[in-house]
Amino acid sequence: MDSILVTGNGPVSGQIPIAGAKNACLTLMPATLLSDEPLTLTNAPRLSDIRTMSTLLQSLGAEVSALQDGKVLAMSSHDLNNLRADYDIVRKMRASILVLGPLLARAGEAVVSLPGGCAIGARPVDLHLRALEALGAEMDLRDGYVHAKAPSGLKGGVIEFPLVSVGATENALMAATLAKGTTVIRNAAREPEIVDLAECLRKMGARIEGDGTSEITVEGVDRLHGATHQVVTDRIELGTYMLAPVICGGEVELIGGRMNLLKAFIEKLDEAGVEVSETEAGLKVRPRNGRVSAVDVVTEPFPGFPTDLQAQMMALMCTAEGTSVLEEKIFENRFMHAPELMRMGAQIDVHGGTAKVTGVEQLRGAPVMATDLRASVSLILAGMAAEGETRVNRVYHLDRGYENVVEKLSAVGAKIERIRD
Ligand SMILES: CC(=O)N[C@H]1[C@@H](OP(=O)(O)OP(=O)(O)OC[C@H]2O[C@@H](n3ccc(=O)[nH]c3=O)[C@H](O)[C@@H]2O)O[C@H](CO)[C@@H](O)[C@@H]1O
Ligand SMILES: C=C(OP(=O)(O)O)C(=O)O
Repeated sequence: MDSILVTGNGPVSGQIPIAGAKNACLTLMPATLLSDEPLTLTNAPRLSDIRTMSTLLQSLGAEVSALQDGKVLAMSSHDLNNLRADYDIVRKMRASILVLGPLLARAGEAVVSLPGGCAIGARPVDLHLRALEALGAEMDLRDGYVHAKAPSGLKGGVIEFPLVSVGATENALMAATLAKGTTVIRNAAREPEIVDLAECLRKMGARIEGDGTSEITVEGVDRLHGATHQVVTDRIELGTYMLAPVICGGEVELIGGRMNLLKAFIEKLDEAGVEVSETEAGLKVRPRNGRVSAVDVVTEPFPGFPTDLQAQMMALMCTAEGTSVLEEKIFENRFMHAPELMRMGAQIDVHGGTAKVTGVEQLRGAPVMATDLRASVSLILAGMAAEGETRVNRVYHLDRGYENVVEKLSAVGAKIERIRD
């Protein structure tokens, strides 16, 4: 298994280009199932999760081209010859559940494996199922699969989510585009990835209003057509690399970055003593003084502080001045990076969903284990700030969400290499 070797190498400077968002692309791709005409996505990231979604769509009968120029994904779902998403593919990636709404809306039935939990939490899908039931679908759970049917098509309805779910909002939104009549989604997720999906669906002929707010209204149409859509910037990759000059010193320009993708995160950086400014090409980041101050963080749905940046923020807090409290409110087991950071000399106390981090002056390199995607990159950031060598094992997690991480960080002066086994 490959690993990543990072050696603390002082301040970083230069530019890092930010890719299209994994979490947007993974919801835009299943939208191809809604139409028999081609859907083309530009600015698609080159990631193993995108390849897994391609394999899943192909298993359903869709054609998915290899990335052209590294960034264009051409898809066509003219003939859907299989309405069953198998466990063998679904288990690799929780976003697979996003084929359920589109298949049901277009074909009137679908059988999709339950994705199961993962290292960061239980990851239930009950809200996805309840939302589709509100549109008239019949659901049956058997042998680890969701068997969904809507023999006479989906019908518009009112979906009232008891809590904010990004994935369930996406499934409901896609399904509602082809339902008969009007659907109202209340307590909808407001993430930029939802707005991106709605924009793409509108280009395909869907009638959607209110995306980006907590109430989305969809007027169902008879059919959707082909479209070309540019995947929104990856705000999590953006936030991750924004921390490089903060944790190591220096100044970096993030090409393609935008403030409105990460307001809550940028507010926390400002509080910690970091200067973030807009440039023509993106965002420029540098610490105002030497060491940043500790800040408290609570993860929340957008526009709150993103759970997908909690691990990276914890890495930063490990060397901040003072004590910070990080509260994880989205996933029940998303502190697995804490014991690994402690192997590098960090002082962290975890109690349930709360981690208390007392900053130390210097982290020390150590062999560490990546337990999930964002944990992996938090250990790389910590390694960049540490004295000596940090070897991050199990980097296949990283390949799910960060393209060319070694190239991007080397380009700004980090000492980082991939060790192939
Ligand atoms: C609100 C939030 O921050 N969502 C994050 C979540 O999206 P993802 O779509 O994976 O997860 P959800 O937004 O659905 O989950 C939000 C919360 O709802 C719960 N839940 C969800 C679905 C369901 O059917 N039943 C249920 O109880 C989850 O356990 C969780 O506590 O992980 C993604 C990958 O890390 C992030 O990009 C999203 O920002
Ligand atoms: C946890 C993540 O992805 P997934 O929901 O696919 O597990 C993530 O993007 O940080």
